[in-house]
Amino acid sequence: FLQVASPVPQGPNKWHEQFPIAKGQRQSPIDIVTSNAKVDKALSDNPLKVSYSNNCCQSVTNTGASFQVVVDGAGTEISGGPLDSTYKLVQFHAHWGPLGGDEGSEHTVDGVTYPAELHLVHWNQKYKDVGEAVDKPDGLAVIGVFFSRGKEHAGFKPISDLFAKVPRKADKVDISFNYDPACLLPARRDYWTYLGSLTTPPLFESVTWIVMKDPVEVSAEQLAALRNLLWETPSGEGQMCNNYRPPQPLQGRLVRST
Ligand SMILES: C[C@H](CNC(=O)c1ccc(S(N)(=O)=O)cc1)Cn1ccc2ccccc21
Ligand SMILES: [Zn+2]
Repeated sequence: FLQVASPVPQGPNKWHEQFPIAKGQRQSPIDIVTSNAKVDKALSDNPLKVSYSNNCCQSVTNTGASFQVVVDGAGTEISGGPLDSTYKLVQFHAHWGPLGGDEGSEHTVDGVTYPAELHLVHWNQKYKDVGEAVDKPDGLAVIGVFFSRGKEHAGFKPISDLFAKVPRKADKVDISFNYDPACLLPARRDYWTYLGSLTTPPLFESVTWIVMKDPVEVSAEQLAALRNLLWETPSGEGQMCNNYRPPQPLQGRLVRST
């Protein structure tokens, strides 16, 4: 009869107690100070190659911290740019703020936040699987795409329409239609890149970040659809929001730019 509630996840400022790497030398996200970013010709000499297929998405899950579109590795590869080998897409998810607010992105640009940020997570093919890659310094590459509030994003609609079907943690719905995640990338492929970490525990310092410079527009309704996802709050079940980590110390890292 003794009700033992599952511990409500602690906020970012407490993560260091269980994950000391939270105060590490290459933590993410960061504030991107555009005047300090260094244009690196090598990035354009060997352009980032994104070759996704349009039948790679398997399902959408409510992870209790975000939505997550799980992808089978068939044919969804990126290479070039800052990457020394081929990486395969394994999942994509997002982070966002309060209803109608302008904060919610994890990376910021000269202190400016966006209402949401999409993360396309890839693992280095030199490792045997994502479990082996996840904590290696060159194990992961995550493409970050800022969402701004504006007109509806036709490409995001098939995904944002599914959120109402996965309201609770571990809810999952299969994706029966063909879907090409490349539609979520901005037309202009310019980006900033730096060495960082996972932005949620275990905060492994294993990510080569590729943050697209241009945001993509999504509608207020599509941003609102993110709140069809529910999660545990101190006062019980509530709308999932503010699932973003604030910017972390740069620790002298160089941010390169195309
Ligand atoms: C980390 C892994 C779960 N986390 C992620 O995969 C992940 C991916 C991207 C981001 S973000 N927001 O930076 O794009 C954050 C988290 C589980 N996992 C897999 C193997 C493994 C081994 C030990 C502990 C956990 C382990
Ligand atoms: Zn993320």
